[in-house]
Amino acid sequence: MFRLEGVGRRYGRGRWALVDIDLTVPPGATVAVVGDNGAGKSTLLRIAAGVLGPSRGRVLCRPAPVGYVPERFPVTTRMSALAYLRHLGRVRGLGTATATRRAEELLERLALTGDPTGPLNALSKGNAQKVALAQALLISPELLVLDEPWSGLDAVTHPVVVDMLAEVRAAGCAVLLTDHAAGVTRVAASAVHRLHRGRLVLNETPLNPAEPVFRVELAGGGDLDWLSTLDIRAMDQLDGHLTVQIEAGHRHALLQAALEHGWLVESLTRVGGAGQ
Ligand SMILES: Nc1ncnc2c1ncn2[C@@H]1O[C@H](COP(=O)(O)OP(=O)(O)OP(=O)(O)O)[C@@H](O)[C@H]1O
Repeated sequence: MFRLEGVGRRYGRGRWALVDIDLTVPPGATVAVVGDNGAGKSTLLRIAAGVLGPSRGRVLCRPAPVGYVPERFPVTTRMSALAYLRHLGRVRGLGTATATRRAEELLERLALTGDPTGPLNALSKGNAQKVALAQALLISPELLVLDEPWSGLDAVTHPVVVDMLAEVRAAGCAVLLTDHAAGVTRVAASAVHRLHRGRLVLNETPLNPAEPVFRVELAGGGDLDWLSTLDIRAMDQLDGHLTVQIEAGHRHALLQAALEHGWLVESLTRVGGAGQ
């Protein structure tokens, strides 16, 4: 399963942009990362997508193909949106006719309002973002990495992107995305992590305000792939202690799994949702 283990990243001799990141993105799951400006989100996503290497740690079992929507889509080319997508489609192994059809379908679905045959660098920010999304979805990705996918998009396109993400997920694609909390609440993320100054910490913002969220503190058990086994919202692991957030409906399954794997439940606290 795709995961980052002990990943750290430093640019030159500056401070560490990422410190000791452990993150798993199971197939068919959406994992979201939120955080303040400069927290390290884009760095984490670049490493996940494979466009940047880690300074420390390992990236394991990255599925292919990877679809990647970077934070800033390079729109320097004078090639048209259609020609650009057709070109990328061919690079990724599609025939010309299929690449053209796929590009047209995606641009239509994403409601590109600019001229698809005009120069890419003349498109508005939102339309350029639509081309960025289209290039990531030209061929069905096994891993989709999206850096603020809703950035600059008009409101009518938001639900289209949500639907597209649900479709790739249903096909077994692992989705890793970053956005501001409001964006993340649009997708049914199986886990939301907060990055703070390069470190992953727990995010206590309930995704579904109707459902209570519990924080469970556990200690000292055996190996268990918590994120893929259970419907966990967020988790944080430190020195044999594990803190997990889970919606009320899933807490009994979590306690059962904890028991079976020798984990001691230290506390169970309601932290959010339903009237809080
Ligand atoms: N190419 C680079 N060279 C040097 N430092 C960089 C580079 N890219 C990012 N950094 C630094 O790494 C840290 C994390 O940046 P990053 O862009 O990953 O954060 P972010 O959470 O995506 O921020 P934002 O929400 O503003 O996009 C910041 O201190 C940033 O200045």
